[in-house]
Parts: sequence; C-alpha cells; structure tokens
Amino acid sequence: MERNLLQVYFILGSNNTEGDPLYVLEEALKGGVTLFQFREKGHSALQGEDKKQLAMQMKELCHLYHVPFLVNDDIELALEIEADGVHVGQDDMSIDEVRKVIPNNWVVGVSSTKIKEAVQAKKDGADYIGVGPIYSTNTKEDAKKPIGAEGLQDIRKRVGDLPIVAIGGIHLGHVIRLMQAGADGVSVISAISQSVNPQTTAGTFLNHANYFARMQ
Ligand SMILES: Cc1ncc(COP(=O)(O)OP(=O)(O)O)c(N)n1
Ligand SMILES: Cc1ncsc1CCOP(=O)(O)O
Ligand SMILES: [Mg+2]
Repeated sequence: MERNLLQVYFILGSNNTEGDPLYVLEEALKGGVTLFQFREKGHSALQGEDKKQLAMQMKELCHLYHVPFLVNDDIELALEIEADGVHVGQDDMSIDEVRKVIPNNWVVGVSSTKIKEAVQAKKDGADYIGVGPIYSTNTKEDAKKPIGAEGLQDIRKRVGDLPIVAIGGIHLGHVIRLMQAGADGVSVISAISQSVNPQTTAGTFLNHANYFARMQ
C-alpha cells in the first residue's frame, strides 16, 4: 500500500464522540485525514441495521473526500458495504482467512504489540501493522500495556520497510517522536473525536506529519 495513507489515520465509532459522528468525520476529512477506520464496539455500540446504515454513510463521506474506508473486525459488514479494506487484531480473523473472502485490492491491516506479532504479520502478508498501544489510552477497554516509542522503534528494526502506523494515546505533540522511531504515521481516535475543533486538529496532525517528511 501507499505508506503516505497512514500519515493521519482516523478511527471512529458512534460512542467516541458526544456529538454527531458524521459531523465529526466530515470535519476530520476536511482537515485532511488520510485514511479512515469504522470501529463500532464497546459501550452502547450500534448493532445490526443501525450499524450498517452508519457505516454506509461514513463510507460515502470518505469517498467524497477520496479517503479509503476500512472496517474494524467485522469482515461480513465490510463485504456487504464494499469497503476498501479491513483491520484485524490478534484475536480476530487471521489474515489468511480474511484474504480468502475479500477482493484482491483491499487493504488488510493487523495489530501488533510485540516484535513476534509484527514479524508474523509481515510473513502473513499484512499491508500495514498498527503498532501499540504506544501510550496509555482510555478509549480501548482491553488495551495491552503501553510499549512507548522505544517499543515501536524495536519493531521497526525487525520488519524492514513494512508500513507502520502508531496507535494508542497519541496527541499532536507525539507525532514527530513517533515518526523518528519509525512510524509512517499516527492513528488516533480521541485526539480528533473529542477535539473542540476536529478539522483544525486533523489539519495540525497532517502538518506535523508533513513537516517530518520534509525534514528527511
Ligand atoms: C490501526 C489500528 N491498529 C490497532 C487496532 C487495534 O485492533 P485490535 O487489537 O483488534 O482491537 P480493536 O480495535 O478491535 O478493539 C486498530 N483497531 N487499528
Ligand atoms: C483501537 C486501539 N488499539 C490500540 S490503542 C487503541 C485506542 C486508540 O484510541 P486513542 O487514540 O483515543 O487513544
Ligand atoms: Mg479487533
């Protein structure tokens, strides 16, 4: 995959904002997020038809802004609504199983907290790995222990040029440090979804990532 897509990877579900998730997503898209993941899980998450309706509306918005739309965990939903890819974790469907049922051109991302998982994900043909949690986060109930920028750097050393996005507790001030450690970009939920101005925040994330790229 084109690694620049990982620069500002926004993830959102209906319970990550007190406002209208479609409004938050459109503001983030206007600000310049480069990739999007629909992650509808946890407390009061939508189910069934409601979940599908929201996913379809989010996909349409993403496509209006030419941003690929990925679905977290729910491969069946991703297929139903013709997403652009999926993200799976260590406890979800395996990449092998996923690849059997999805179109060839879809992006498949895999979560990795440890070197072993990252090396395996690369062997299995992941398009990118989501490495984290980097810092502590209140957004994911079952998050593992944070690995810090050092943990990310150790993983980078072992996976060559495999695209990596850092995730977990990330704020604007972390971007440069994480890209120095080997991330191609950052994946965030609350820093954008809970921002008073998601558009400006998304835009500033992109500026930081572009600044790092120009310095190389
Ligand atoms: C980009 C990215 N990286 C990691 C994750 C976490 O996936 P997972 O470990 O399966 O946990 P859930 O998000 O499903 O709770 C992710 N979603 N996205
Ligand atoms: C989905 C996920 N996977 C690891 S940490 C995390 C939550 C990231 O959310 P936030 O950016 O609000 O910490
Ligand atoms: Mg998962």
